[in-house]
Amino acid sequence: MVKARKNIKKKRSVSRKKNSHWLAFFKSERLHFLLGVIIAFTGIFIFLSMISFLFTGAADQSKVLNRSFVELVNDKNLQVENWTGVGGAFIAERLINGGFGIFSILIPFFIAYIGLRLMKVSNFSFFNVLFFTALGLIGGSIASAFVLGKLFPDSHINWGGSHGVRIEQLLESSIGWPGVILVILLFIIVFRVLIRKNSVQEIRQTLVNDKPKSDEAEEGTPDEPEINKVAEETEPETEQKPSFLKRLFRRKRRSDEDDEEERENEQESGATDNVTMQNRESLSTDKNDFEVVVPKDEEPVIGTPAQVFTAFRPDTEVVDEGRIEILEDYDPRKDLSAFRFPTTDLLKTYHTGNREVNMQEQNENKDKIIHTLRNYGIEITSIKATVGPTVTLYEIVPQAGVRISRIRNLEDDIALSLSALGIRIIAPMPGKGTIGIEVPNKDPQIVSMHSVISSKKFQECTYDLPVALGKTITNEVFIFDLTKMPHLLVAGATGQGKSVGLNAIITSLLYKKHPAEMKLVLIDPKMVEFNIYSIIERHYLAKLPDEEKAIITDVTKVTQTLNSLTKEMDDRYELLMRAHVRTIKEYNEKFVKRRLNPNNGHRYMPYIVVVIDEFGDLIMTAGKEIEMPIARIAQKARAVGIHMVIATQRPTTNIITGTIKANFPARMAFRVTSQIDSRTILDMNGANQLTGRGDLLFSQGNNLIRIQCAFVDTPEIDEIARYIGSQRGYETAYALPEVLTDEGDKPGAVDLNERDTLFEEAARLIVIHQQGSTSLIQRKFSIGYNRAGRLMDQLEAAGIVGPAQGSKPRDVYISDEYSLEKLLDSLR
Ligand SMILES: Nc1ncnc2c1ncn2[C@@H]1O[C@H](COP(=O)(O)OP(=O)(O)OP(=O)(O)O)[C@@H](O)[C@H]1O
Repeated sequence: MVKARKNIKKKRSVSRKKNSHWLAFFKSERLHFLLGVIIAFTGIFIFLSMISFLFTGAADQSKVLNRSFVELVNDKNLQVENWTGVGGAFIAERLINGGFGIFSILIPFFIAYIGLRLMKVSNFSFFNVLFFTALGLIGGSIASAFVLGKLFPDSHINWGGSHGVRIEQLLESSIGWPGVILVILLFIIVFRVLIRKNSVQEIRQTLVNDKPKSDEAEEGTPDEPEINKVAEETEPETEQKPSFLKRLFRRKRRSDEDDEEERENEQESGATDNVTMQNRESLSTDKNDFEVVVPKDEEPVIGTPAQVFTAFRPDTEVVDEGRIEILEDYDPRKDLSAFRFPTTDLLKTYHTGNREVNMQEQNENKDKIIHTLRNYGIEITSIKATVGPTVTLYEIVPQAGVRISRIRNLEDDIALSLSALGIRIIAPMPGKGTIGIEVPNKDPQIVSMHSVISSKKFQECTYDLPVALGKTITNEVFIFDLTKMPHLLVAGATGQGKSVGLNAIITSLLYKKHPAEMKLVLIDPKMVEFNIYSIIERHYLAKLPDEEKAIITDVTKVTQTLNSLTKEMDDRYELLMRAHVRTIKEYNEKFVKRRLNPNNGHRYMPYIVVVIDEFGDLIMTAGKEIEMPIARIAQKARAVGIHMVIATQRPTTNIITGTIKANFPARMAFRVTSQIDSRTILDMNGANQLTGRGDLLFSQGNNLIRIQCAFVDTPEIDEIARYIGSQRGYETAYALPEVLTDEGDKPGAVDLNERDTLFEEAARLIVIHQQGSTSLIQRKFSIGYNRAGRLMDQLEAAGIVGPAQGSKPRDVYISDEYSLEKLLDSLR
């Protein structure tokens, strides 16, 4: 019994083993390969039969027509002319005349493709090939029936095949011959647009310029002579994407075994005669997998920002003092409703037209990268180049099993072999599964401020404080919202583009923000950088009351200004708290909706952007006095709309201290001289490998992006400043709150003998309204904040109002006009 069971088990396991053998055989690569060969040969056979049909079809037609294949084969006396015998004559006749006409030639190609795919020598998408074959068969047969059928009606070839003729007749009877032409054109356009990435632009260009553009190179077949291939490589357009057929026959990179076979194929194709094995490998790898992408420049918006931005809401009625009359929303721009934003033509365009790509340079670099890696035993499976304005990014995919750290360690060797500065290796590229090698272009392009400001992306951007910094490596305009940073630390060795970068930030803001919505505090210990902006003082600048110049150059004034900014921050927080909101945005929205009473101290709050150049200098001279307010502002000011951009030449740890660093998550690093500096600013290497002249790394948290900073020159800024400065501005610069210091600012220090001419009227106003509000005085007498503030101090010194209480109105000590007149008499 037991023995019988054992026997059954044994039999079962034997049959299982046999089954698994069969299964393995059906799944085996060898079977697939052989099947592929058979199918590919079938395709070739059909192709030959069709070619032969073109010449011998006339003689064979009567013999094969209306007879089945079996009949034909059994007819011993039948003699056909077709090179591929009765079978070929039959198939060709059915496919061409009975099918899709001469476009049936696509069918053997499709069959051969299936064979190649099974053999794993083509990795082109099956559905793409099927789709394009079907499209070609349908469209081509209709077109040939219409054109060739009419031109050569007596031929033995049914040009459009039964399919083409029938559809063409149907179309012609229903939409006429012009309709048929349009349908054919439609097919051609659909085919072209689907098959080529850039065809939409090319068709547009053809329609606009009517410049004939040679497309021959694009349609190159694998049989083209080598010389044409070389020509293709030097033609940037053609390199952007390999042709359909090329990709169709592209080899699939597989296991080592397959690779070996592929190399042999390549050798046989004779593409690279007379080169060493090593070279041949590299070239073969490159030929198939080197894709050069030249991202297009972004579309500029037609029309200037002035046209885009100066649509204002209708005027609102003035609100009476003491009560809110809700009529229409408050318009912060109303005071300068005629203000016109600078136009883009004030900026220079540093280049016109499309960028030329030096394909020779690209190919050389690619070859050098491949060779260098190979010298260290690293093979790659593909390489792709993206050409940016100043840097080209080569993305490589190493063969399985290669350690990323090995490539990372070769940074210097690759730099040496390319004899270029500024090589950076990004291993791995975040989210891409490739390794990036950034190589500076020999002929870097200037990214003009004009190109970024006029880009659609910037023009249509709705950020609160939009900054168009430049262009990324993929030629995209890089824009960020300063309110989201919320502060920015800029570093870079001398002459690497910091000042240009700061000017690019300021210029972007000037192009997008109305003077009512944004104020700048410019701190410039070098005294020369920001002087150019002094002309826009009454529009955009903020300064301490009684200060003559709005551009702050003196270290003691810097401390005062920063303290004043912290006071402004506290005042704003107080207002936010009283308005029961959390951010400046919510606050301003509420104010605009007139849900906050200006008589209670509420006011529209513009964003304040503090730009400090040479922050290092300030820290060296004033130390903690500067660091403390900066740290306070950096920690807290985000919600109340105060944002800082600080720049330093010396990114050392005694300047960029832990406190500063912790509060400036967004960093912008131009080229620095050492790795240590790079680590201080970015917490990683990289900034020491930049090329200078506006080449920068932008980091926000873990994200590091290489950007070519937009270039804006002094004459351009001068033009913009003059354009703004020549327009009507506010009476004074935006006044920052006064900060009480030990001397001078106490009420006792106010000299009542030198009272303001408006003193008595202001006193009456305050007593009548019983409201010690500086903004009330400001509005009633249409005077600036400074003068109103001074008046208030004098009223305090005269005992009419109490001391300042943050942003709350002061207490009024005199309750009626009679008492006030008595007091005023005593002062006269
Ligand atoms: N984005 C840019 N594109 C092209 N060239 C630039 C760019 N930025 C700077 N340059 C070139 O570099 C020069 C120096 O730039 P910049 O004055 O901004 O340097 P810096 O870092 O501010 O130097 P310093 O700290 O000494 O003031 C410019 O005059 C200009 O020629």
